[in-house]
Amino acid sequence: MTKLSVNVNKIATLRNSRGGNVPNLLKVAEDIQDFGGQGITIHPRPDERHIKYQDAYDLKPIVHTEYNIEGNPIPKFIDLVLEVSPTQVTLVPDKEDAITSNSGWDTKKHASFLTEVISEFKRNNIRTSVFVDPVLDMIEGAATIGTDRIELYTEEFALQYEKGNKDSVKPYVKCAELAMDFNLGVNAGHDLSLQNIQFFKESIPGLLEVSIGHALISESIYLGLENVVNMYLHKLK
Ligand SMILES: CC(=O)[C@@H](O)[C@H](O)COP(=O)(O)O
Ligand SMILES: NCC(=O)COP(=O)(O)O
Repeated sequence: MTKLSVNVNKIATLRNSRGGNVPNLLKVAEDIQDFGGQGITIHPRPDERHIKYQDAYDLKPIVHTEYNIEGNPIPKFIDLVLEVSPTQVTLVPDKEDAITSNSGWDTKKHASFLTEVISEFKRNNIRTSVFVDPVLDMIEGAATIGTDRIELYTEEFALQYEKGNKDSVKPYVKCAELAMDFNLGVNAGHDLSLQNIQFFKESIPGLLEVSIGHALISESIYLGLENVVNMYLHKLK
């Protein structure tokens, strides 16, 4: 079964735009889980442009499904994750000024750093995932650093799928197959949407989790959050 983890960054973006607490991030996270969402994902960035570090603490008692915290493992992020102790941490090599995540790890070049960070999270019983481009060499590298899972970075697939290029899923299929050969769990995320999710899910073997935020929250403006969550769940069946 592929779990739907809803990234609520953009709820925090809207909340922060007025400086108050509307929409209430905690209530939205509760409701998403009541609607059937199987996880909540946040990506606290160093500039706290949307998710604030305090949100990560506040969400902990609210998230009774799977709690996934994504980010670049700078010391402040590592300390936050160890204190909050989510279900899963997803390591993303984002630069501080990146407008959004735009690349996966070079798991070979950064193998010793990633191995050290991953072992600390695993010692604290936090499942680990590493954000990677759909490149076989990077899956091979991921197999050497002790991570539980990889997260396939799906922006290029989404871009090409929108242009009608369904063959763009092929590198992801090959990477998922290789990851499974290495006993790595397979997650995926970034720019997945109602338009592309069913084809992606049906193409990828062993897909354990998709984390979806920007499109899902945008689609909810027109279709309603409960309806959209259930549309994704239906497409992920
Ligand atoms: C790693 C990933 O793809 C998501 O966490 C994405 O980075 C969302 O971040 P923003 O909501 O800041 O675009
Ligand atoms: N890991 C991907 C994620 O959490 C959400 O990415 P997006 O759907 O906001 O592009």
